Amino acid sequence: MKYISTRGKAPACNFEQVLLTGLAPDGGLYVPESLPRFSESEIASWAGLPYDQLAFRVIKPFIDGEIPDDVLQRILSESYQTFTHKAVAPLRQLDANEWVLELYCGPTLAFKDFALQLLGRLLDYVLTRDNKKVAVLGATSGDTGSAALEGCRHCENIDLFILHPYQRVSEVQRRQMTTIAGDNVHNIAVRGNFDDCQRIVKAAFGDQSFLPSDRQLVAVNSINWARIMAQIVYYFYASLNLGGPLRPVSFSVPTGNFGDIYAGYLARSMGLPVNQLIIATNRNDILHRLISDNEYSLGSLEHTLSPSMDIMVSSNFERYLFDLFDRDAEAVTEFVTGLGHTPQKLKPDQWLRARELFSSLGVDDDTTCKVIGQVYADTEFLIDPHTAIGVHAARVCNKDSSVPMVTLATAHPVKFADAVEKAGLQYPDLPEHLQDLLERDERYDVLDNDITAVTDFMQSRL
Ligand SMILES: N[C@@H](CCOP(=O)(O)O)C(=O)O
Repeated sequence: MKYISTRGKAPACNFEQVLLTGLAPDGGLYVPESLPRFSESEIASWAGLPYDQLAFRVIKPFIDGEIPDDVLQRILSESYQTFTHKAVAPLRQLDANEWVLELYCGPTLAFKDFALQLLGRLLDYVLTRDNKKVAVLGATSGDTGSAALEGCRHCENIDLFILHPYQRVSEVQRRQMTTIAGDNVHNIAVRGNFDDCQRIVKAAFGDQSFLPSDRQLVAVNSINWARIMAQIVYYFYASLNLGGPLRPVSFSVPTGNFGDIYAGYLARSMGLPVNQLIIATNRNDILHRLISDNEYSLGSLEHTLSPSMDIMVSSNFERYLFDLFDRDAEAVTEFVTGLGHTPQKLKPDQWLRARELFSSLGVDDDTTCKVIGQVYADTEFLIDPHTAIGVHAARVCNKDSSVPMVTLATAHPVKFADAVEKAGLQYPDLPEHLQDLLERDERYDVLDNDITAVTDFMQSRL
């Protein structure tokens, strides 16, 4: 399996090479040169498999023998043993034909654990085998940070640098990162927003001259292909548990960096019958504006009750555009780099194709809280604000009520006290392993929103 850049000017790579990087050297994102495609009967034969064994079947073609099968199976089994629910990704029914897929049973209570428990172990395996050290760099709007630290901190060959927007993540999210001790763990609060953090990360990948000569940067964000690969699996899992592949399923996906819904798009392209894919956003609704009005323009990034989705520039949208533009790397480059200067528009036929595939909705904070309250009143099930946005979008955008609709429940409500309290509900207890989180010592540095401030800091710590 070869991986190519969406910008078309970087050499093709194999799996281990894309695992050990982030952006391609031309600034693009890596995608498989061609996708594996599974037949209906092959998918049907996976019904009833435990999560890790299903993951092995879905992921194997992307790794293409570069990691021996027995090692991959062991790594997958260890990755999902850390989850507290035996089903790993349990489905919960909200209404007739309406479900949520609980993706927050991992150690940091968010869907990011699905990929980062695996990514940390894959990196550990490859780096230990090759006796190589790397610097992991990531940007977080709240959930990726702790999941990356949790997934990678035991790896002796990794130094971890995580940027979060200063005072723009929830208290629980911040503490989940800043209370992790370890000489190789470095939390940086950037005086800016998530887009600033992500811009700094991408700039650092573009010029790594600040690193010691024996180091390279590795991404833990979904710009790293391995993140996306791992997230494809739970679409198959949910569908199989609802009677797929003979029965198509629709998904509503709370969307920030577009990695999660892009994984759903890939699952569909690999043969999974997916009826609708719904992009559910908060007030930072650039993707919803594109789908509904063909207007792709930056607005000001607002702080909302769903901070993990406070993102304007959704990195992975570029991967989808690469397909939408029939793999024309020049057109992709023009479109995504143009966004910084002027609003962009899709050509009419491209817009039509995007709208046929995706529905979308932008949801404000008041509605988010109302939905948290409504779902609790109807089912006694407390959902987090991101999931509430997904549930609302699922209900508004549903085109066929006979098709099961699954909202991805991306995080545990305990991470978002403000939203739960504004919904008028009681804040739940922290789970046992985080019981004393609010008393633990925190450690982080606050830096200016400036690439040199960050790279100087990294240089001094490496
Ligand atoms: N929503 C994320 C932002 C980063 O997205 P990623 O999927 O690219 O890691 C977060 O919570 O940190």
